[in-house]
Amino acid sequence: MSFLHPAGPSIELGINIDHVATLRNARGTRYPDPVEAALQAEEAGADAITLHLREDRRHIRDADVQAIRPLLRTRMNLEAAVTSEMLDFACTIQPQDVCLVPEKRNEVTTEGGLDVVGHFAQVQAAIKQLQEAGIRVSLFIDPDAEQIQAAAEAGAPVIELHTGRYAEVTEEKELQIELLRIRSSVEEGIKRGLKVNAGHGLHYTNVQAVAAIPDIAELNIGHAVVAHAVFVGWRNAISEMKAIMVKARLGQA
Ligand SMILES: CC(=O)[C@@H](O)[C@H](O)COP(=O)(O)O
Ligand SMILES: NCC(=O)COP(=O)(O)O
Repeated sequence: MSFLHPAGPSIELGINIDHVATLRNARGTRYPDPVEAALQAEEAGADAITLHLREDRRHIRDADVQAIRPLLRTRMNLEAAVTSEMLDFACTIQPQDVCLVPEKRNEVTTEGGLDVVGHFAQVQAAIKQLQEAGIRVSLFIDPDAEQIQAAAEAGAPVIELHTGRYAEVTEEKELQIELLRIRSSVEEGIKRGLKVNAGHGLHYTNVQAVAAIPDIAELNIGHAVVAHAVFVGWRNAISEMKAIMVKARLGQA
């Protein structure tokens, strides 16, 4: 049985705090504190806190996840690779959402979506393990019809479309092609009864067109917000992003 999940006029913002931890780790200090960042983000209008516990622990660490989980008043969206270590950790932490992502040790950032088609049985088993622990599972995938179909068949109730390619292209024609890919992927996801989120590489001048797509439920944004906070402050950077998204969704961008 499938349920339709049209997001309607509202759109949520998941603030990714990974790069608050990147800054902390650069000097081995205790500041800036990801816990404080998460709590202030909620106060500034974030609807969820997203954090990616990478296998190499380059930014977020286990202790950050453990400290943040009981303090959140919104929800935690924990991004994790499909490994037994990460799945077991997630089951212990019990975030509201786990977003399964692909990981390459030497990548600068997440380069593409999870290949659900190619690793169907492994992803399906991961979804089952997390769901049995009461966790909602999202799959971070490319805006691609085959991957969306596989995500639905594997039992994921949520997908997050990787917007990295859209964020990277510079030519207007290519940009429109990428936007079209995202729009038709949103339709495909909704048709299959999925909640459709999106994220990666979104910033203050490219988020509008994505936020305007009516059925996207949530955008997860991190790097650009942390960067903007250097100039305007953390809370302002978050409320500014949220206001841009809401305006775009209401057709006022
Ligand atoms: C999966 C994803 O898109 C985000 O977690 C993003 O990757 C931020 O973390 P990195 O910059 O470490 O990739
Ligand atoms: N899943 C995407 C995310 O959490 C944020 O990515 P970015 O804005 O840091 O590129």
